[in-house]
Amino acid sequence: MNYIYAMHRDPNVYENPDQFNPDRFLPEKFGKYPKYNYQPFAAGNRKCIAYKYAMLQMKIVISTVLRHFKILPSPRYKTIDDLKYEMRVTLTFYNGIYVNLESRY
Ligand code: HEM
Repeated sequence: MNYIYAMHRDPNVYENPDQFNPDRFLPEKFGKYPKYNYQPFAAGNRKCIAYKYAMLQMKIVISTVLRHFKILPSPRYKTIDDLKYEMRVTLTFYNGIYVNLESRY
């Protein structure tokens, strides 16, 4: 199995890999990365069988939540370094992750 965490933080491929930068997924940028350097669902014959389902489900959940709530940072975390995570097959947060929700209505 590939070490996905290291692959996704390779500074030879991704500029400032630890920075949260959704723009790196814009089509004009994303197409320029080497084909197998982005593998959230692994790759090849043993790739996640549910990747399309997972992507669809995430879009539905996120768009449903965002229609009803603003997601705000929790005061529990002073800086992003207070969020402790570990790499299993995918990234996992110790003790979950807290946010504040503000109703849009
Ligand atoms: C964001 C959600 C998900 C991520 C990031 C993810 C990621 C992965 C990864 C990285 C692998 C390869 C593991 C390895 O090489 O040992 C994998 C395999 C697998 N995933 Fe997912 N997965 C997700 C959701 C799901 C869901 C929702 C299902 C089922 C409903 C699922 C079913 C499977 C199965 C059965 C395999 C094994 C495939 C095989 O070995 O041939 N995954 N997944």
